[in-house]
Amino acid sequence: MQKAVQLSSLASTLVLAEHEAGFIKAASVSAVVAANSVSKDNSISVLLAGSGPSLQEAAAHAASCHPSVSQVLVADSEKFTYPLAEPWAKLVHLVQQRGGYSHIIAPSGSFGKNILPRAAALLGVSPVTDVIEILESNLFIRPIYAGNALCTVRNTGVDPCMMTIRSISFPVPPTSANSKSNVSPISQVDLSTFSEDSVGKSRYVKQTSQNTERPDLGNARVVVTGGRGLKSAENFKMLEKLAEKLGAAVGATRAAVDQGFVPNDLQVGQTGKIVAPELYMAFGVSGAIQHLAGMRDSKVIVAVNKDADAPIFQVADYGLVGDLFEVIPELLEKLPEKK
Ligand SMILES: Cc1cc2nc3c(=O)[nH]c(=O)nc-3n(C[C@H](O)[C@H](O)[C@H](O)COP(=O)(O)OP(=O)(O)OC[C@H]3O[C@@H](n4cnc5c(N)ncnc54)[C@H](O)[C@@H]3O)c2cc1C
Repeated sequence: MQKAVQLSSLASTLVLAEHEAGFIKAASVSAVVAANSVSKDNSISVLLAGSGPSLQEAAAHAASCHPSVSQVLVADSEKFTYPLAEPWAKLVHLVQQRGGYSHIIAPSGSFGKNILPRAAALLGVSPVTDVIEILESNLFIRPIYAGNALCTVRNTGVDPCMMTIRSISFPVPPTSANSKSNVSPISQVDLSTFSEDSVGKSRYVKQTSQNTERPDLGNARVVVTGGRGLKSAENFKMLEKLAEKLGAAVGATRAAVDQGFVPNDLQVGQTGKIVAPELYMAFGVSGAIQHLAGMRDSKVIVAVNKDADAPIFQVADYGLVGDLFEVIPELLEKLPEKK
């Protein structure tokens, strides 16, 4: 029988971590930061899955990414070469059965949103999604109504308490990496009992990622976003030049994505990425509620729109009523080249 969620001192948390090119992703380190606020006395295990040398490099990185990591668990098998939800969910089930964790946390990106609901179904619990604050080990705050209201949720279910967290709400302090003398142990997960049922219902096709030196949209200090007002993929190149000059990431509205101007991993909003940069610049963006849900926490918002009544101006700190096809070229001309 599963035991009920225990309060703070007995917490033990499993963090599901995503990795790429030998490093765990920043959003996964944020999940460790979130795990750290579940309780003062939390034992945190980071679970990585994949295959080959880059997995072992990522494990070494995970072992030193944050001083509160107690151990790193590594599932090394060709079944995990690609992060498909089916084998991952079965892995989480297996690791939970052995470890009896009180909490399981994943970042709220496509990786976590893909795996966590399946794993929760296998474990017979209801996950809490998009947590932005952890008040107690079973009391959380999450946004509802596209970010227009905050809801306090108490988890009264059985262990494990499963949640996705918004990484921008759990920033990683710059000095959080472990010193070399303080790396946590790395153990290999015994996969001898890992069953193959249900594995293979989905199939890996391909992964495309932006071949760019620009910062990642989710963590960038500056974001320049284009909306339907940009009118074409060709015109989006102006925005890319502006992003290069500002060292910014490029974002887009869903309308711009739906029109095929840019790929959908650039979408900001309720059904896209949630960002909170120091500076958010919106060009030809009307400011629909679903878009605001993804960027309203930005520190400074600048909007350029030719319609003075566009709702984006209600959240903008600086607004310019004007034609973006005049404003962007002028900005490009006047801004210095990035050093
Ligand atoms: C369930 C659901 C989820 C959604 N999720 C998202 C989401 O995650 N993200 C998202 O963005 N949207 C989302 N949407 C869509 C959202 O409702 C809006 O349709 C979308 O955000 C509008 O995009 P836009 O501002 O680019 O386009 P529009 O609303 O068409 O606005 C274009 C703007 O450009 C301005 N403009 C045009 N030409 C110029 C010019 N030359 N110079 C300056 N300004 C100009 C216009 O005045 C206008 O304000 C969602 C909708 C639903 C129903």
